Amino acid sequence: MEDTLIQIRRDLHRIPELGFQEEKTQAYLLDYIGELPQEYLEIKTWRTGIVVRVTGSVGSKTIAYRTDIDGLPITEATGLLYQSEHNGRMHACGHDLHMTIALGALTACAKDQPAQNVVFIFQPAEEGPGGALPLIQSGILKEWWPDEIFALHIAPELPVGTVSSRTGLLFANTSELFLDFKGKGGHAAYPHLTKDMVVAASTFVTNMQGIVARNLDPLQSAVITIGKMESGFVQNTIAETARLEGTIRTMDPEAIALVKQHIEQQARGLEISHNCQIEIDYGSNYYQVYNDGTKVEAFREVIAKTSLTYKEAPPAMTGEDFGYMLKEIPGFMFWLGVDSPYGLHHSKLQPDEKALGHGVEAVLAYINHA
Ligand SMILES: CC(=O)N[C@@H](CCC[C@H](N)C(=O)O)C(=O)O
Repeated sequence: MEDTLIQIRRDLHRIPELGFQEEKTQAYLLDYIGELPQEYLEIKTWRTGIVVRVTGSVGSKTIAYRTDIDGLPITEATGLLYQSEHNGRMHACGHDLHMTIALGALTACAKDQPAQNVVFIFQPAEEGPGGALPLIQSGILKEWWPDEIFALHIAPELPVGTVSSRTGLLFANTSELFLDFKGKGGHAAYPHLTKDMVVAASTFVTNMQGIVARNLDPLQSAVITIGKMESGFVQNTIAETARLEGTIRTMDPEAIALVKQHIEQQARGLEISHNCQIEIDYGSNYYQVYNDGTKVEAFREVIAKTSLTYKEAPPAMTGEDFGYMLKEIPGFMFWLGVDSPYGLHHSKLQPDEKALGHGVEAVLAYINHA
């Protein structure tokens, strides 16, 4: 099985696609699922996603397991033989491993009927614009509504053979952040005749650092990161426009509204001081990943009977739209150690593939404990 898992992971790794564009990925998954024994399976598609229900022999409850399926707009720099064949796209967040583990667990359930019903959710667009919320709202899960749900995320900093989780908040509330600055361009030698958006956008980035330091309660945690800054065309021209792209992260859902309020205030102030217009767009917003204590405890007990080691996880400022599923259905998310020297969203992320077998073991152990 280990060789098969590695082959699947490499196949999927070659074809990363962005949110709601996962056509090749969906076709690959459907082909694979179609080859499995079909006796206990029912398959539905939703946009580029797939939902598969396995009928259990007892079937007194339904456990859902969710994997995300999209890649990131990152150019891979691993130099691996099986590196991404899609220019500027990479599975740099481990969704290729997440999908492979889901297929491994589904294969076992299709061959050896589990006691309880299991719903496998292959969800698009986790990195953006968010697939979990519209998937729930679409009603596709209505007839197969789970009693509980769980998911995993690879953890580059944890050793292979380790899983990690915690009761309560695991991942933060997030909001994307896009700012478009509009001023007046002109000759570099005549700044007084222009409204320079390189200066306005840089000032915004610098001032913004004060929001977490000075506007939030020090006992609350938040992060505002600008990951992309774009402006200008040539060295001797003043830029008429600028664009900032970033993300906001907070540990509680209310704090995110406060951060947005301060961003808006600073933008209005800059509009006056730089005589420009600033448009703000918050893109997609994810609700916190909040783990159910009873389920985490059950998972910890299940893991103690496997070859894996359980570690208590600290809360993290990462985001996950799986939080929307946990808002509706009790459950949990856990980290799976993959021991990569490069972290999530890095162009050289290289998870240890031995983690695939451990992932399948953990998922099946939890499915079969019920
Ligand atoms: C686990 C992980 O890395 N998740 C992403 C989720 C993206 C949320 C959204 N696009 C945003 O940037 O706010 C993360 O960046 O944490």
